Amino acid sequence: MTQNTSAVKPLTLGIVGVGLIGASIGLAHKKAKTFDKVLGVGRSEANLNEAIKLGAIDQVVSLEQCAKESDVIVVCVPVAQTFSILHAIEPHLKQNALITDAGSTKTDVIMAAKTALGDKVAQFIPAHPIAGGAQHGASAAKADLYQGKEVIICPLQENAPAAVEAINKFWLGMGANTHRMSALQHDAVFAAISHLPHVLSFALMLQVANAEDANVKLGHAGAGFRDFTRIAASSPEMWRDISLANKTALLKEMDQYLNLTKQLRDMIAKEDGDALLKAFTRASAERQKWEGR
Ligand SMILES: NC(=O)c1ccc[n+]([C@@H]2O[C@H](COP(=O)([O-])OP(=O)(O)OC[C@H]3O[C@@H](n4cnc5c(N)ncnc54)[C@H](O)[C@@H]3O)[C@@H](O)[C@H]2O)c1
Ligand SMILES: O=C(O)C(=O)C[C@]1(C(=O)O)C=C[C@@H](O)C=C1
Repeated sequence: MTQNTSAVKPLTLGIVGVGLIGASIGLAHKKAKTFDKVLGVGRSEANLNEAIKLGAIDQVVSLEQCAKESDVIVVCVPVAQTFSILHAIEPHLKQNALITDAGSTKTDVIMAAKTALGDKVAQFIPAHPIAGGAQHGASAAKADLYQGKEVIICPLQENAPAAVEAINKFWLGMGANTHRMSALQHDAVFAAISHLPHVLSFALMLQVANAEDANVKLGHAGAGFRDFTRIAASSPEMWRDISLANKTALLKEMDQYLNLTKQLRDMIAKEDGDALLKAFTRASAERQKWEGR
């Protein structure tokens, strides 16, 4: 597969899924004036209108038109939608167009891309920005969302070095720092530090909301509960897709967490203050060390 350098300085950007992540990409590139035109594809008319109003996209188009016109396409939809999007755009892609994505999982996205794109998978350079928030939709978008944040790129064997470099520049152009990783390592790492915390946050919110005295509990909840459950307000569809896509790695992390929670439960049941103090001291020190990095 050859990529000419016209892909390095493209004219038209196509954003598929103009929510928090996609609209923030639109705003960032509009600010940086990287593209002459930014096209948006979505499934909610109200959200697309909001994206236009905010200046994140110039025009709403169909998937087909997006594929026909775009030099770079970025897919920012819940990960289970990836296959149908790529399958629909494949016949219409420009020869030198490059595609990247923002999906929070990578092994499933790459498998979907290989099936949907066939030989054209060389044009797909998988990525994941480690930036976001619990709000969703274009109205939550920010031009500086990626400023100083990390973006993981998981290049494929099929990708030409120039194509990977062009997508690297695409993310750097929004102020992000890029880092390369294999998809397998990516999914194992983010199961532990992103996917597990979201599942735990949803679970705690459910536990308190399900209580008979939920109103009393929620009425008195302070900063600890607020911090722990901030991410429980995240998009349910997005997190359903992530949890199922990264099932193996996530289940492993959940089992380890359940085991650790059981150990702490036993210490409390046995009133083993020394063991509790040792565990909490280690966790507290590690948290402070991490914050100071
Ligand atoms: N929110 C975060 O913190 C975060 C961070 C990094 C990566 N991601 C990933 O980015 C992607 C988008 O997340 P988001 O936070 O922007 O979600 P979002 O809900 O704000 O936006 C997703 C948008 O995609 C649209 N969409 C869904 N299916 C579609 C389809 N088939 N065709 C066209 N549009 C479609 C929705 O209408 C919505 O506007 C997800 O894959 C998510 O895993 C999210
Ligand atoms: O800021 C938040 O609320 C986030 O949850 C962002 C966050 C995370 O850190 O887990 C969520 C999902 C992503 O794929 C990447 C980033």
